[in-house]
Order: sequence, then structure tokens, then C-alpha cells
Amino acid sequence: MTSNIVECHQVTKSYGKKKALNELTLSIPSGRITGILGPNGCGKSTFFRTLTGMVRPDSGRIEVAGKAPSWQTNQDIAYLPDRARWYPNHTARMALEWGNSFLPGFSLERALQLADYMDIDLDMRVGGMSRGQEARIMLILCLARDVQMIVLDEPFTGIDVISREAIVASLIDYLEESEQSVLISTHDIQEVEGLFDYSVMMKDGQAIWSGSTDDLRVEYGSLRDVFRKMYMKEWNK
Ligand SMILES: Nc1ncnc2c1ncn2[C@@H]1O[C@H](COP(=O)(O)OP(=O)(O)OP(=O)(O)O)[C@@H](O)[C@H]1O
Repeated sequence: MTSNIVECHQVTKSYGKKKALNELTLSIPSGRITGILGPNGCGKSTFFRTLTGMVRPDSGRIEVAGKAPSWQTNQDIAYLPDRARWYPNHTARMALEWGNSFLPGFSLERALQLADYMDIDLDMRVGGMSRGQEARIMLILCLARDVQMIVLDEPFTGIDVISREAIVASLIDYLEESEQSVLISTHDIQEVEGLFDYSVMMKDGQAIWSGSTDDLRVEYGSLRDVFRKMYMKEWNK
């Protein structure tokens, strides 16, 4: 295994005049839980889409586990896009059985353990679930896979604080033992601060800081303080 799961060198992606990624350069270490942090529109989702090959950069170089993104590297990535939904007429059990049939590296046994751990009623229809319950199903479809990298785009959006804390607690417990590299994006770090052991702060399509979260706290206080400074435009490259 290479020491960095992701290497990005001067990656640019524009939509018309808007540079979603602006010469983004960063390295993400393997085997850590990395937070990709930054306000709305700073390029987090576009960055994730370039990792999965869904978006092709205009220029620059990206490597996932030492290789350019392709269908082959995608076999080893579990990706939860933003605004992911499951079929409302399916039950939780049907969703997990689909995962078992179609997702590389999926373990139904692990999925069922996670469902039990996250308090999912397997016979409940997804359409009747709360946002938090549905979010747990989508997470399990990623976490039950034996892949090198798990990429979760805003997995906590729209989920109330109590459910969010419960999901984060189960993630910490579950991922602590794992050697998988996990990337999680969020623009709302308040309730997930304890989750990340490595952090990347993004702004205007660039990484303005990256490093161990403990170093960030020593240097700047809590992640929440860093965020506040960033919004107040006190943070300069
Ligand atoms: N398909 C697209 N077409 C046009 N503009 C886009 C497209 N995708 C992203 N953008 C623009 O690129 C910029 C970065 O968007 P992106 O979704 O990557 O940011 P983000 O940090 O994930 O935001 P959020 O936290 O709101 O999800 C935004 O200004 C957005 O409007």
C-alpha cells in the first residue's frame, strides 16, 4: 500500500467561468479518517467526483492508490454521493441484498451486523423512514464493503443532531479497527469534530491547510474556530 491514498497535483476543473477546483494540490494519507472541510461551493463534491472518475479535470494529475482514476480503481472505492436516496418501496433488507449482489467486496454478514448496531428495522420500507434512518442505510451500503477507500459526500446533511451524534459514534467505533482510508466531506463540523484524525480545509477550489487534526487544534484552536475564521475571511493562504 502506498503511504498516500490520494495524490492531487494542480488539478483544475471549471464549469464555464467558475473554477470549482483551482490548481488543487494535496496528499491524503492512507488508513486515516480524513475530513474534507469547507463552506458550500468550495469544491468538495467536485473533488470527490474527480476521484471516482465521474468528473474529468481540465488539467492536473490525480492518483488513487498510485493509479489514475478508472473503472479498476473504482472497484476499490465505496462512494456515497451527496443527496443519495434509496428506492422508497424497498425494505432495508432488500437494499442490503442488492448491495450483496452488485457491489464489489460487499459482505452481507457485515451489513447485517451494522444494521443491528445502527438499530435498523430490516423489514421497514425506506419510504417510511426518517432522513436519519435512510442515511444509515446509505452508509451501511458503503461501510459493509471491503475496499481500500470509502468516500462519503456530506453524509450528515439534513440529519438531526441526536441522530448525527449516534451515527458518528458508530462510525468512530467501527472505523477505529479498520485500515481503510475514509474521506468525509462536510460544511458543518460542529457535531463531527471528533471524527477526523486528518483534515483538509478547502476554500475556492484549493486546499488552504491540510494535516493532522491534532496539529490544527494546537495551531488554531478547535475546528469550529478555524471554520469561523475562514468564514470571516481572516484566513489567508
Ligand atoms: N455540474 C455543474 N455545473 C455547473 N457548476 C457546477 C457544477 N458542479 C459544481 N458547480 C459549481 O462549482 C462550485 C463547486 O461546487 P461543489 O459542489 O464541488 O462544492 P461543494 O463544496 O461540494 O459545495 P456544497 O457544500 O454546497 O455541496 C460551485 O460554485 C458550484 O456551483
